[in-house]
Amino acid sequence: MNATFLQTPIDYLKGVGPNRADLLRKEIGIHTYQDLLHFFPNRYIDKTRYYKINELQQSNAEVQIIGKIIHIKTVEQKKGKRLVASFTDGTGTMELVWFRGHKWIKENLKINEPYVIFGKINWYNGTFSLPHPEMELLSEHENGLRSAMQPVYPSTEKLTNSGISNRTINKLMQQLFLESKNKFSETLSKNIIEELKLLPKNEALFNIHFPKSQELLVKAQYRLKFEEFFYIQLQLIRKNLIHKYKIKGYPFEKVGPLFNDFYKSHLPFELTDAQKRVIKEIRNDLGSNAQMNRLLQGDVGSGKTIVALMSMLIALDNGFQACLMAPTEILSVQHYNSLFELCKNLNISILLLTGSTKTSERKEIHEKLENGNLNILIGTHALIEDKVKFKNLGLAIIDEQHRFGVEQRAKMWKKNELPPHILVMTATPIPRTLAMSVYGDLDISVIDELPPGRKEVKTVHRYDSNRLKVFKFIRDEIAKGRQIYIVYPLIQESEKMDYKDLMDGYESIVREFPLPNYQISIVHGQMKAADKEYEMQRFVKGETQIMVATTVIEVGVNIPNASVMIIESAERFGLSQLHQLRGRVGRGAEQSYCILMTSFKLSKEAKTRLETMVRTNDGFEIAEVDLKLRGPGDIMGTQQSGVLQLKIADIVKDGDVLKIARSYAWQVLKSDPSLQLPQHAPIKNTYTQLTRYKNIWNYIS
Ligand SMILES: Nc1ncnc2c1ncn2[C@@H]1O[C@H](COP(=O)(O)OP(=O)(O)OP(=O)(O)O)[C@@H](O)[C@H]1O
Repeated sequence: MNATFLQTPIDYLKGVGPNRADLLRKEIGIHTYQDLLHFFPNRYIDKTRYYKINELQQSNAEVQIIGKIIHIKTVEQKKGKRLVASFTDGTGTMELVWFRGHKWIKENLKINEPYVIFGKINWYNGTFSLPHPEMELLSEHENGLRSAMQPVYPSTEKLTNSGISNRTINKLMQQLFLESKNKFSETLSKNIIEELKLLPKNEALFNIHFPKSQELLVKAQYRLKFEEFFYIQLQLIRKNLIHKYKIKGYPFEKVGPLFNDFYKSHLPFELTDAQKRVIKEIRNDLGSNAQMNRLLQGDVGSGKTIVALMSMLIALDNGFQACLMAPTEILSVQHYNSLFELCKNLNISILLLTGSTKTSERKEIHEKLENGNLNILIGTHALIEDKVKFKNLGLAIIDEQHRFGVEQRAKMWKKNELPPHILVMTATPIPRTLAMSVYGDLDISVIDELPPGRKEVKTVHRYDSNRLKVFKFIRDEIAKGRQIYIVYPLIQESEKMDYKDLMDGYESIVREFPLPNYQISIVHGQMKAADKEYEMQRFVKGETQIMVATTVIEVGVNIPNASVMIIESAERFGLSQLHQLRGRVGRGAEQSYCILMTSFKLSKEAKTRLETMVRTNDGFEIAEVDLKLRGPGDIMGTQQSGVLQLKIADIVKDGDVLKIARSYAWQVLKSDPSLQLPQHAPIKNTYTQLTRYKNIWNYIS
């Protein structure tokens, strides 16, 4: 089809007047023929069946009936006027009712002419009635382009009264297909269509709007979903390949004495297979000429720290420096301590830089960094300040990336002549399908195995009325020498109610667990950093047994002796947050517990969240449920990506199609990176269009 036809403004289509054109633009975003063509139905109704009035049985059924209007009257009521038509098909009589648009309807309805009516029936006042029916003269109905599966277009239901009914869209679509003669260009190459037995583009577009059968509808949907994913993946993979091709990195050719010595003599435990695999992936990246840009996903406690260290050792072995940046002071201190401990037998220098580093120490760090006497620097975003200059930074590791913006990641790049290799670590599992779409431009490594011997955190759900039993449990655990977290929701630090809940909770805990037998810490977002740190340290050192806190302790805190996590008002937390919080316990050898406290009032979704937490400890399974409950929109990082603009495919339900589309996109680009081969001409053409227009469906059919 030629481009000008599809880009014709919608005003020019027969049947679209200026008013309708305005509505189509404003309400549905249809500006051109192309927009209309790609306005896909969101469901289909089976219209093969015609009902008789004497067969009607229950309210809310969607029915289609052939009959005649025998009489129309206006009924005045307190609430307003109604227009009521008696409609009969010889087996009985029912009422058609309109609450608005009376004048137009009265003038246009034909008495005693056969109509096909469709809609949802009600049982009202001893008879069936059908408010605001869709209706069409039987003669027109028989002539129209129609199919058994009748499409229902999104958002037309609420627009019916303004003149854009589903039937209007259907008619306009018929007109569009008539004018186009259904000659839309093919957008996939022949071999893909043949191998996957896809419908050709023409047939897919026709059947999505006018399905000839259920089978063809499914095929049409599959073809268009495939295509949507295929082109998004093609874009992402291409970006990634161009990056690899263009952005040179320092090749770390050797694995030298530090890495080998550590691996042979100083590993505190045997690596899991997943850790080994991931280290190998990172080694391969570092050894190539391209800059590494890798995302390391690993569930809470899966052992990312040692992977980070071993990657840094490779940088050091090749004469480079490395750094690790974490989002909070607490976390960077923790990383520093564990890395320092792991490296104590290696001859390397490692220091910590945060907001609270003293000026004199800071000066020393700056000097050592610049003259190369410092090998590894750990810290908060103090690391990306311009003052911090490295002699030769070879690898930057960023922990918990969603707390840092893309810009901060980019700042790291500028610390050298060539950008350092970047490893981003996250403990928030992202479902594979989503990761493929959102982080398609990063390579992804996954630690999908926990270290051996790790006990699952036993998780239970308790109502507030069981609080006394929970208190007893806390006392018993403390008597065994364990420590307890009690977490309150504080989603917005400014929410006064939350703050009050936290303080009330704290006071009741203090009453229940009095001095001198019990010591309690409290940490929340409104405290000064130094006070927070002080309270945290008391808990770390075991001076306090209970830590009352808000979600500030959500990520990364590692206190192996803390074995009970109590989450108050658990129904108010999202699933991934609950999982992160639970990840704070179960880090030592003891059996750990997570108690989810709630009131009796629970929404269906909250129940699903709680049940999921009780059922499984697997972060990826939890992430899948979370994606199903919330959709991709709320999950970190998805806002800027193309996944939300999907018109027909569904990232949650169509994961299988996505995988196939991704593998085909790979195959095509591997064999033909710049899409020069003649068989890829339709793909090249479409790809060029879509990169120009930015939106996946704005390319030419
Ligand atoms: N292969 C292993 N065998 C035994 N223990 C391990 C292994 N790998 C890591 N550990 C231990 O497991 C604990 C968790 O590891 P680590 O702190 O690296 O997890 P993480 O992935 O950073 O988790 P989080 O994101 O929750 O901080 C540590 O105490 C670590 O020493």
